[in-house]
This record gives sequence, structure tokens and C-alpha cells, in this order.
Amino acid sequence: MTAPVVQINHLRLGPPDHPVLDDICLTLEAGHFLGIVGPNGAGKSTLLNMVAGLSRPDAGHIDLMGQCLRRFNHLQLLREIGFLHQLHDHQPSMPMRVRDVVAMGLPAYNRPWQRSVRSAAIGEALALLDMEAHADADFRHLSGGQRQRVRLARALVRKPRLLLLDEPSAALDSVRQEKLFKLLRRLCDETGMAVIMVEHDIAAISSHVDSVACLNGKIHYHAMRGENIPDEIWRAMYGDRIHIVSHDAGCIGCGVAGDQDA
Ligand SMILES: Nc1ncnc2c1ncn2[C@@H]1O[C@H](COP(=O)(O)OP(=O)(O)OP(=O)(O)O)[C@@H](O)[C@H]1O
Repeated sequence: MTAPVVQINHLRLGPPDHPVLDDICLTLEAGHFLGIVGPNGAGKSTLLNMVAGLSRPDAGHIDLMGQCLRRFNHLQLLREIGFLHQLHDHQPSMPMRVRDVVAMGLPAYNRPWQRSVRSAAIGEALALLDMEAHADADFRHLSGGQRQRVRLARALVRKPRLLLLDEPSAALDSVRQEKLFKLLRRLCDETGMAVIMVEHDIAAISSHVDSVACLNGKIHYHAMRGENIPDEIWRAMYGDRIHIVSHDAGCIGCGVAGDQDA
């Protein structure tokens, strides 16, 4: 039997009496598309950083493809995991072509003798995000949404087995958001890539993901596709004063419309 792509067991960060993350357990098989929702400061980015091996938990452990994450060296982690960090929109101070930004996602980007292989992979990744026509453009001259699509191409270019996305739809218009979620769904189905995606808008992601974990320090609920997330879970995460609205059938749970009195 193939080992799960990621297995997170009883993960904790911070002191037991005041943890940032507490008793986090999640398993992702190949092809699984997991959405994570939760309020600001819930620990979503912190969890992604730990899965990427960028920081260590205080308790619990993470297995990647059946092996303890700590046994992977830096290069192996780079090969297996694609990571799109939360948008900070830093831009290079020097001119940089779009294709060179994407090349930075390849573990072999500093090996000029592999130029033709690199070039094909870069073209493929840019095409997935409809950015191939901009391959030779200066990255700094693109719009914010176009730059975000280039960063997504950089995360995908090495065809990772696990893709970690921290609010990837930031800066994308709603048509592009929908296209992105559909692309991720297709890649999961066709290549077996597993995805963990942090997003705030559950209504936008619920028809694409396989499951949604509701995180605020701990996992309050892990809903499978089509399952309703109870109102008390939303209240436990966002507070009693939220206004909860239902949305289209087939989506997971309810949407949070915000605090009407705020
Ligand atoms: N190593 C650490 N030790 C203690 N606290 C930490 C550590 N890492 C992160 N935190 C704290 O954990 C909290 C969660 O931060 P995080 O960035 O993960 O939230 P988030 O859910 O991604 O929020 P947002 O939706 O605003 O991006 C923050 O208050 C942060 O300061």
C-alpha cells in the first residue's frame, strides 16, 4: 500500500497551556485537495511552514511519503514540495524576465547545461497559468495578478508531489480564481499531486476541494466534500456575533457573511 503524501500526527507548537497549534492531525493521500479556512492568526501559515520543513513543532511529527520529514534534506524537500507563500509582492530591484523567475522554482536552476529541459518545464508551467506569452517580459512590468500567476508557475514548475498554497487567490480576479481552483483540481486528479491550500472564502473553494479543515489553533472540524459544517463550528472559530449564510447546494457548509453589527 502506498504511504500517504503527508501524515501529520498530534502536532503542537507553543507551550501546552497556550499553544499556537494544538493536536493537529491530518492525512493527505495522493491526489487529495485540502482547503484550510480559519480567522486571522489561526496558525494556518505556521502549519504550512512546518509541513514544508521550514520550522519545527514542539510535539508531534510529520511524515512525508511515509518517512519522517526530518530525514529529508533541503534539496529533497525542494524537489517534493512546491510552496507559494502568502502574498508580499516583493519585486526584484533589477530587471528579471518572467521565465527566470519561474526557473528559480527548479532545483537545477543553477545548471546551465540542462537549459533545454528547463526551458520546456518553464514553458509548460507558464502555459498552465496562461502566462506563456509573457515569458520574456520584465516581471516588474506585470500587473499584480499576473505576477501572482508567475509565482504559481514557479511553485508548479518542478511538478511537486505536494503543493502548499497560502492564499493563492490573493490579487486574482474572480474568473482567474475559479480557473486556478479548477486547474488545481485537474492536477490533483491527473497527476496525483496533493494540495494544501489556505483560503478565506469557503464558498469559492468548496466545490473544488476534497475536504476542508476548519483551523483556529486546533482543527475544529474536518469536513469531507458535500458535508455541512455546523453553525457552532463557525461560531467557535469566528465568535458568536458572526452572521452565517447558506450557499449553493453541493458546496460544503455555510459561508460567513461577516458581523452585521461591526
Ligand atoms: N514559532 C512560533 N512561536 C510562537 N508563536 C508563533 C510562532 N509562529 C507563529 N506564531 C504565532 O502564531 C499566530 C498565527 O500566525 P499565522 O501567520 O500562522 O496565522 P494565519 O492563520 O496564517 O493568519 P492570517 O489569516 O492573518 O494570515 C501568530 O500570532 C504568530 O505570531
